[in-house]
Amino acid sequence: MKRVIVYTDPPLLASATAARLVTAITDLQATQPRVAIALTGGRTGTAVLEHLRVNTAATAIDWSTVDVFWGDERFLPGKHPDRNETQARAALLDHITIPKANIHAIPPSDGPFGDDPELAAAAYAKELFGTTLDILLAGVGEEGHTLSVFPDSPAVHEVEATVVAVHDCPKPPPTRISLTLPAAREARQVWLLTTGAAKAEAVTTALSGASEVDLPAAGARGSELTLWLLDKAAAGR
Ligand SMILES: O=C1O[C@H](COP(=O)(O)O)[C@@H](O)[C@H](O)[C@H]1O
Repeated sequence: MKRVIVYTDPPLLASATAARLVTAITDLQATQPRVAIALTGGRTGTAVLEHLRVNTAATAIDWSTVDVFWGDERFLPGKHPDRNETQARAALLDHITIPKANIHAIPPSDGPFGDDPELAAAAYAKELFGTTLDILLAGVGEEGHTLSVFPDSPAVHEVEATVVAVHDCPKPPPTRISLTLPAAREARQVWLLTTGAAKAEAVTTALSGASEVDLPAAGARGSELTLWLLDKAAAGR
């Protein structure tokens, strides 16, 4: 099932998505022992986490049974301010009571696998192995990328690996680690979040049946639900 939900502006989208996450996670916790979510970076994804931090209903989430993954990461040293992990920690994860072992960060370029993104990607594939993501949050770029899968790049043609190293990205930094689209489609729910008029062309093209090679966001679907969460400007076309 695919649904498109349009909010007036980015702050409303961020607060409503945080509230939606609270409901989704607590509903899942009522029926299953653990919940696995994957975070996204970028302005919209980080704003959602900031809203989750201050949402009083979020105190109902039992973080001890939530596993936190990422859909993609900028391959930079640990604690680098541009890492999606660093931003998610500052926005939310450093402010909640969650066991360290529940946070499954994508290895940094100065981590145990060194400055080798292929090794880091293989390690993350192992980390993810056996987990079905309940909710995968993903952003959308102006040129239609989602996760760190860019149009007509090697990553968009990947059909076997669940996680790949991505080189020469048009958006900095040039080296990233990303889930592939087939891996994204294993998630139960995929929530695509984006705001702003600059994203409107990509959104309308993705929703009009574009090929995922040309517009990777068109290929990010959940096995149960795909939610496009937009502001008016991103939905403007
Ligand atoms: O670089 C990235 O950007 C996208 C979208 O970011 P936004 O600022 O346009 O919302 C994000 O989804 C991705 O995780 C991140 O690595």
